[in-house]
Formats: sequence, structure tokens, C-alpha cells
Amino acid sequence: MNAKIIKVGTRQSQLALTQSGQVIKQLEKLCQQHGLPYTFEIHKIVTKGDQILDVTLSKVGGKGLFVKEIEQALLDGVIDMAIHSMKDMPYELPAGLTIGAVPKRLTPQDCLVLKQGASFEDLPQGAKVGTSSLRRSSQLKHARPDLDLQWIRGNIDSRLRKLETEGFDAIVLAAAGLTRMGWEERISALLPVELCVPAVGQGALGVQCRDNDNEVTKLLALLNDEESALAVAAERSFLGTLQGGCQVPIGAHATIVEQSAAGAVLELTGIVGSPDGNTLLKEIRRSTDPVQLGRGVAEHLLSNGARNILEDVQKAGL
Ligand SMILES: NCc1[nH]cc(CCC(=O)O)c1CC(=O)O
Repeated sequence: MNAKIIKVGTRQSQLALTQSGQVIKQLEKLCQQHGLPYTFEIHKIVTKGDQILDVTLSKVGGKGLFVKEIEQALLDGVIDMAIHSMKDMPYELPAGLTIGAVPKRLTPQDCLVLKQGASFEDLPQGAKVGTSSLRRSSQLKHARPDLDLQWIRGNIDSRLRKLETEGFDAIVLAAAGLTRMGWEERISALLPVELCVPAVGQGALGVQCRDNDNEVTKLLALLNDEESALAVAAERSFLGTLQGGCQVPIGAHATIVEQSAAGAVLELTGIVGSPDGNTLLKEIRRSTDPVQLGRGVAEHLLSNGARNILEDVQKAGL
């Protein structure tokens, strides 16, 4: 049988190429197990987000900075499948595209890479901590007002280098990125979710395809991890209801806490913070319906202060 080539789109960062290679390995194994005649070919695609790494991305605005060009290539038939970091994906997908698989998720938590010590508590008074997200900085500032939070950008290895060269006491990164790169030993401490709620979809990948592509859809169904997909669905429903941009600290974390007669019971923690870190709204709820759960947590926060935060940010034109 002739092998059919499936063209796989990805960003060209080291992390993107590494994680795409890992997904393709899993797909190749599944093809072998199920006697499917596919081979995979990587197509690197430069996104707008890759071209403006040197500035504060949230100031550039626009959702989907790291995915738009890749989605267009899917729609144009230049590629057949796209591998994204789930947390880079906006809630709304273009018509004609779907997320065919959420592979088994790694830890969603953020972590500290410390210059010295082994926990958040080891950070000295007034420590200089580098983060690349308002979500991280406002939560850490909330827990430890003494900390000197500084903006740090770039890909993972350049951020790790800046820990040494720019006098940081610590930097905050997604643990999953370090793990995928094989740099797990750099993780000094995982930040507990009670201290820092991760970004929606953090630690998960999303494999996207055309919704009318039956072959790829069927293949991706084999890769999908049901529990990861449920948790991500709840977090993304939260995001979709809030409709906040990246100028507002938003975080969500869902896990399956038990199996019931009605199916898996999810627990979702959602937060919305003010950009200055003074206000941090949090709600935790459980349900078997991920979409309703996400919406319910978001609506609760919206009517208890989050709407004001979102409106203030919009008015300020941040
Ligand atoms: N914002 C960049 C980004 N996009 C995905 C990851 C890796 C973690 C993941 O896949 O969720 C990272 C790095 C980071 O935030 O430290």
C-alpha cells in the first residue's frame, strides 16, 4: 500500500518543533497499531507572534498571534494538521476547523526556576522575579507584595539565560515547556494551583484539522485523551464566556475529581484579576458538564467584579 503523506504545520520555535516531533511519534505508533498508511511531514510556519518577540506582546494585541497563519495554511490545504500549544489558541476557531485531538496533558502548573533554594518561600524579601504574563505576576504579587516582578520575554532558553545574565532571583515558566524540552531538572518548584492558577489550556496541546477531513479526524480521534480534552473544554468554556484579552489576568484549572453515574466530575478553579494585582477574584465549582461548568464559573465572576475589571481595561485602551 502506498503511504499517504499528512502535512503537519507547526511554529518553528525549538519548543514547537520538539512537541510536534513528539506528537508525530505518537501518531506513527498509532498508525502502526491500526494498520494505517500515513507518513508525516513537518511544515514550519512563521506566525506574527514569532516576528515580534522583542516587544511586549500584550501591547500588540490581537488574539491568536501564534496560530492565525497556521490556521490559514490549514484552510488553504497547504497543511492537513496543525499542532499548537493549547494555551496559545483563542476560544473561537475559524469556520471549517476543529480540534481533533487533545493528547495526554502534562502538568498544567507554572514553576519557579530559582537561582537559590527549592520553593516559593525561599525567595528573599524583595526578590526580583521574571515573568512573561500578567496572570503570573498579579498572582505572585498578590501572595507576596514585597516581590519585584519584572517583565521577561523570549523563548524558554533565552529566559533561562536571562536568569543568569540579568540578575533575577527566579523566573516563572510553564513546567510543561521545560519538561517537553527535556529540561525538567531546571524546575526548582512547582507553584501550587492555590498560589498560581495556570493559563487556560496550559500543559496541553491541541491538534487541529479541517472538520470535513474524515481521514485526519478519524486518526486524531485515536490520539485524543478523553480526560485531558474534558478538562481543557471546561477551561476554554470559561475563557469563551469571559472574552477577555491578554491584558487581563485570567487563569483556569480543571481536573477530574471523581467518576459518577453521570460521568466524570470536573472541578474548575477560575480567576480574574485586576492588572495591578490588587484584586483577585476566584471561584471553584464542580460539574459533569464541562461547557456549563466553565460558563457558570465565568458568569459568577463576571457578576461579582470581573465585569468591572474587563470594562476598566477596555476603557483604558490597554
Ligand atoms: N507563552 C509561550 C508558551 N506557550 C506554550 C508554552 C509551554 C507550556 C504549554 O505548552 O502550556 C510556553 C512557554 C511558557 O509559558 O513558559
